[in-house]
Amino acid sequence: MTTTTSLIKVKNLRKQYKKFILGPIDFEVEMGTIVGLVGGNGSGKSTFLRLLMQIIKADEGQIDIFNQSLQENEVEIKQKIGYAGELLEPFGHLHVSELASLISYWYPRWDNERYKHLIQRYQIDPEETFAKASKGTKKKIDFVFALCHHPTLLLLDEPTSGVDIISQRKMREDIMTFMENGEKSVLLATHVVEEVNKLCDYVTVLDAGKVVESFNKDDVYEHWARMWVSYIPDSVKQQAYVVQYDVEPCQIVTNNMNALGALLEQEQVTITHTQRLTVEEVLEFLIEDQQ
Ligand SMILES: Nc1ncnc2c1ncn2[C@@H]1O[C@H](COP(=O)(O)OP(=O)(O)OP(=O)(O)O)[C@@H](O)[C@H]1O
Repeated sequence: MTTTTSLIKVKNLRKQYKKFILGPIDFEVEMGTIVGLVGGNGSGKSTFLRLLMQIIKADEGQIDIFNQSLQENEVEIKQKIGYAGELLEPFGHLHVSELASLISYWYPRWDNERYKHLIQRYQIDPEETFAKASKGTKKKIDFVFALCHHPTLLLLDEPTSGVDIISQRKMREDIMTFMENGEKSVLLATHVVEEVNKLCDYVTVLDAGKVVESFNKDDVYEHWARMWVSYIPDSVKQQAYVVQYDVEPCQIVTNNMNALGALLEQEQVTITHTQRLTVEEVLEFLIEDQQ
């Protein structure tokens, strides 16, 4: 029997709206890792998270979470997921404390002491009506409720959008604390490069509903570079690992520095300078390249 450490395994997932198709997507999140889901506006990040929460149903494909079919074990699986998205909007007329009572029924592992601690930590007024809370406060409430039942997996949809910088730092701290025992995972949809840099182990880039690249963040330094060269032969221009090139001055951006280096040597091209790319630059290339 093979054992797998994937907390999320998605195969051939597809969802079609009138003007948008997500997928087919194959995707995994390993236990003990934080995966950043990055992409331009409308690339499908929230749709993907909603499919994982079964808020919307897929047209095709298989989702396994904790090695179980989501379709067959939805309730059991969702009790171990903390989702910070737009789940609470239908209950907007309730106070935060009323929401807490309601949500505590959904989760056998609800921890009221943790709830009290977290609303204090994020300075949330328990008597505030959810619908009347500011955008940033709603994000903080979503985040707090995602953590109160000791989940194994966090699905966070732009959790810091509109949140003040002190609370953003606290959220990052709480995500790191959440990961401490190594048996949990986080899938984080974000536009914030600092979050990718500080939190994520892996990054998956979505564009127009498709995964265009998945990479280990630590590999960026090793593989991605801009190289200034004496000239650019046609054989180089055609390579898939040449992400971009310019002739004035002659420079090449690559996602496989070793392969490009070997080909340039074979073609007797002189490399005058090499600059490694940052995660931010790589994400800009991947997102801009598709637009
Ligand atoms: N209920 C719906 N009916 C029709 N189209 C929808 C629906 N929900 C989302 N879409 C479309 O699906 C596409 C992806 O939207 P989604 O919200 O998943 O993108 P996103 O990557 O999360 O964007 P952003 O970064 O702006 O939050 C968009 O074109 C959107 O208009």
